Amino acid sequence: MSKKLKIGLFGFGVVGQGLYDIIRTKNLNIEIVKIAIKDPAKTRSLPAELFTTDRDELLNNPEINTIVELINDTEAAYHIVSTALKTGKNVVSSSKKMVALYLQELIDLQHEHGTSLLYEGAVCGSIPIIRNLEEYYDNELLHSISGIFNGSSNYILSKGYNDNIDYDSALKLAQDLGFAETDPTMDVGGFDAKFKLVIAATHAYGVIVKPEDVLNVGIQNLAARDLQYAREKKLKIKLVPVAKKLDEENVTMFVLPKFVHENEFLYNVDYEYNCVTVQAAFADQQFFYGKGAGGHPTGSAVLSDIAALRYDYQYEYKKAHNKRDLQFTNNIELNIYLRYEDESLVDALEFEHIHERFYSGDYKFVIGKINLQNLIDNQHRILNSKAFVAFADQLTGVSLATAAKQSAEVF
Ligand SMILES: NC(=O)C1=CN([C@@H]2O[C@H](COP(=O)(O)OP(=O)(O)OC[C@H]3O[C@@H](n4cnc5c(N)ncnc54)[C@H](OP(=O)(O)O)[C@@H]3O)[C@@H](O)[C@H]2O)C=CC1
Ligand SMILES: N[C@@H](CC=O)C(=O)O
Repeated sequence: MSKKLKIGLFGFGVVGQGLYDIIRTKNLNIEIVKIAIKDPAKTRSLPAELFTTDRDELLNNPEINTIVELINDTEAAYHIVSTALKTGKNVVSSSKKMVALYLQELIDLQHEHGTSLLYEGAVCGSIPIIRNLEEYYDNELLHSISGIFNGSSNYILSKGYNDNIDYDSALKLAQDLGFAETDPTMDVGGFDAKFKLVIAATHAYGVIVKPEDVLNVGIQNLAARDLQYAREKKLKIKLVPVAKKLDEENVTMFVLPKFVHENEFLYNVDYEYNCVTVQAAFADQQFFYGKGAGGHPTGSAVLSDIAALRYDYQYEYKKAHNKRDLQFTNNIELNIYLRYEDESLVDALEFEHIHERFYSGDYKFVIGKINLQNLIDNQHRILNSKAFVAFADQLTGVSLATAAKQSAEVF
């Protein structure tokens, strides 16, 4: 028998309103008791008495047994979620940055207080990946997970490639459609995809990694020359997060633009759609596809978590608990494409092997093998010098390998 959920909802923006639209079409055993928002002056589509700016009206209300946190303020979200978990309320959150930054603390709080925090809507919008990684792939050996985890950057790339819309106009459209973060640097800089990757990797591998330790290179410096080069090679450029198990001890993760071949699933994932490609030992390659941003797609994932709480569902974090000595490493070699202006950047990156170099007027690029740590050490310099970096396995035919040993697996 499912229990009645009495919900305190934080946030009535794109996702909050999307969730509300879906809930009102259903006859579920749930009731929204109160909605906390930030700006009391905004016009709302619901009666004023439903809203408050006082978070304690929800957190201290004994009638409310479930908090749904859908706000755009990371520190406030952490305060709300941790307070709720400590005081016996179960929580659903869509705040990926908050979850990724505070994951270990949030896991500890759930165990200490016997409460549950679910966050399917925080990772790839409508795609049900967290519960699948947690439950379905419980005993499967996962070689890698990758895909497209950010709708806004994919929307910008697709608008540029398919519709010839320039970067700034496409970003404005993504913002108007409610896909982009309040600070869109989170989207185009690869931060948002990284937060989602860190969360997904916890459920895939049991490693809990601090986001600041993971490389994220975004699409801010993508130029017409890079797109033209991709077209000439019959490739697309996508922003791709990767988590890969290298051997029995090491997992690596990074977010980089990537040249994508038409035989890869993600080649045809366009606009705000996301995908997750799972490479598993026995199931082989599997592909999840769906809308990664927007009020209704994300609201549907949030509602699925709310429904799961009616049966007291909890993530068990089984892989984190049975940790098989897996650790996170940036000590890998990978092949990149670097378009640059400043020669000294190429020297600083200390390429281990150069496959190809090209100079013509103001277009200069190098394709070669580099240690991921060198890329991390020069991340700001790359961004500030307007250079563009992309993962170039499709240009070199060489897949990801450890610094120590070559791996033949393609992810
Ligand atoms: N948009 C999307 O497609 C997706 C977003 N997310 C995540 O979901 C969260 C919400 O995103 P989104 O709906 O787009 O954001 P919006 O900017 O559309 O809405 C944010 C909401 O949070 C409220 N709010 C902000 N601070 C507080 C606070 N301290 N207390 C109470 N309410 C507060 C705002 O109040 P007010 O209305 O008064 O301004 C607003 O209603 C973010 O963490 C985002 O990263 C996740 C998946 C997809
Ligand atoms: N800004 C995010 C929203 C969903 O998580 C995105 O564009 O994917």
